[in-house]
Amino acid sequence: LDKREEKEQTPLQEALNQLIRQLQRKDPNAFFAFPVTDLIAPGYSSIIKRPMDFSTMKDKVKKECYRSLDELKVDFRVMCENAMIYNKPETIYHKAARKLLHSGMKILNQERLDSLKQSID
Ligand SMILES: COc1ccc(OC)c(-c2cc(C(C)=O)n3cccnc23)c1
Repeated sequence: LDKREEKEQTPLQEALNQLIRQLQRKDPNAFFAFPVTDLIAPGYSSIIKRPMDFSTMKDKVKKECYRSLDELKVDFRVMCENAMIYNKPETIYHKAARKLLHSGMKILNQERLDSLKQSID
């Protein structure tokens, strides 16, 4: 296939993209939609060792970097924790991250992932 032609999505990729869509609905301000730059967040790249955002997750799905649903859960948690490390507790970003982590863990709860895994196997 040349790059332009769409590759068939695997069941795992479909499940991952569906989860990311559900998680992104919990980020209405799109604070987590794209990588945080040092331009908007001074010193970010020297403080945060493992940056993560929803666009990077979607790229990883496309490149088949995720081998399981649990690996997405790890990246999601890292993304929220980064925001709670870099941004002080009273900031809108810290508060948004706490709220996103809480609602995201309901979407990614083990029972939910286990039943999704069944449908993929
Ligand atoms: C105000 O509008 C935007 C737009 C995009 C952003 O990140 C992609 C952010 C943003 C997102 C973050 C995070 C997630 O830490 N952040 C931290 C400091 C300053 N800005 C941000 C804010």
